[in-house]
Amino acid sequence: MAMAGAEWKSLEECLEKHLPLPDLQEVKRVLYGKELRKLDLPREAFEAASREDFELQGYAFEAAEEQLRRPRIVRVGLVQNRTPLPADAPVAEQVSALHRRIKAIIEVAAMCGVNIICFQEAWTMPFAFCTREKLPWTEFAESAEDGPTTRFCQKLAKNHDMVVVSPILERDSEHGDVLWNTAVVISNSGAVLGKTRKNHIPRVGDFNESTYYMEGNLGHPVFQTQFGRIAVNICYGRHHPLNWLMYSINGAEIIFNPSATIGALSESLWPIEARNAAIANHCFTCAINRVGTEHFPNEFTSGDGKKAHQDFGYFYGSSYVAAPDGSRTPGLSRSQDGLLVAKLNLNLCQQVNDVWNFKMTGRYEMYARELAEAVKPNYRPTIVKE
Ligand SMILES: NC(=O)NCCC(=O)O
Repeated sequence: MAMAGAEWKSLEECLEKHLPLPDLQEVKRVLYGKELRKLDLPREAFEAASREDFELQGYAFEAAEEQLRRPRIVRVGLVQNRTPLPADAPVAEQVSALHRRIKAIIEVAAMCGVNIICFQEAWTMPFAFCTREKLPWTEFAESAEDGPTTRFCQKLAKNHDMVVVSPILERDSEHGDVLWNTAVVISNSGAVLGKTRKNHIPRVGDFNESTYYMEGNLGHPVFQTQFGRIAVNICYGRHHPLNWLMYSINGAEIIFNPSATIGALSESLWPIEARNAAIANHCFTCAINRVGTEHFPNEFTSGDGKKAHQDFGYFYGSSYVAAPDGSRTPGLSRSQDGLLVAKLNLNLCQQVNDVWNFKMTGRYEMYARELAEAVKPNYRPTIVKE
């Protein structure tokens, strides 16, 4: 089936162009849930975004007023971007160009009052894991604790009083130089709060990531920040409902999902999965995808008998935020770098929990018991036969 590239800007633009207003309102109600207010972001922020050639959108999720709790307001920023230099440019130049790009975007995020910002998966590099080649791609790996990218993000975090979630390719020199797909969480004080690793590694299509790193070994940590409790479910983890669940069980109020995924594989799943996780877990979710087509110097095959090629396919952007009540922002564009700012009231998590009670009705003990049996080698599925 044909798949649109950059020329098809977004589902939202298409609906707005073609639907008469009354139909558009109903379609939006069904597809996006409760209508969100557009955020009144500063004019200078829009000017800077336009000068730097990226899209800026802002939305507010409201919650009911409560008598005993004050609103718990936090602004999150989601960043999606192309790789500015070609994949065959020198490694250090590619990393510097990405640092410069993110610095320009985070400055606009600061103007918009963003408290927590998250970048896309493996943001300091092209998503080269399709190639199965080691060099030069493993050279992009850095220490999560004190690598150049973490030091760069620490400065940004401190300067802008912003929590920074920085997904990188990690080299852990304390443990045999092993590589991981990691997100570093940097506090707004500038200190490294901790790190979390991708728990589920894809073995689908050209996503040959298992050539480079193993499934994460850090479980489901949740980070207490000044602005709320956050977790990071990296890319392919979004297909695993139990992965979302465990972050939620550990108390996450916002779960970021930095991703790298292509239209031919996942575009129809994209609007559903993170949004469903927000609903099922009474939390906010933030789905982020990179943009564009990245060309690699050498051809590789997909093991499907088709011709060798030099790119992964089209990364379709479309980053969005979903709320526990099922409402969601429109997506950023499929074709342009962008910053999505969302103002959240974290009180909404408990309010929706009290209405729908998924935590109360969850039957976790029964699942835990049954799963503990199901993973045993001698397990026989419970099938009742005549
Ligand atoms: N980066 C990554 O895990 N991609 C896998 C494909 C997908 O999850 O859509």
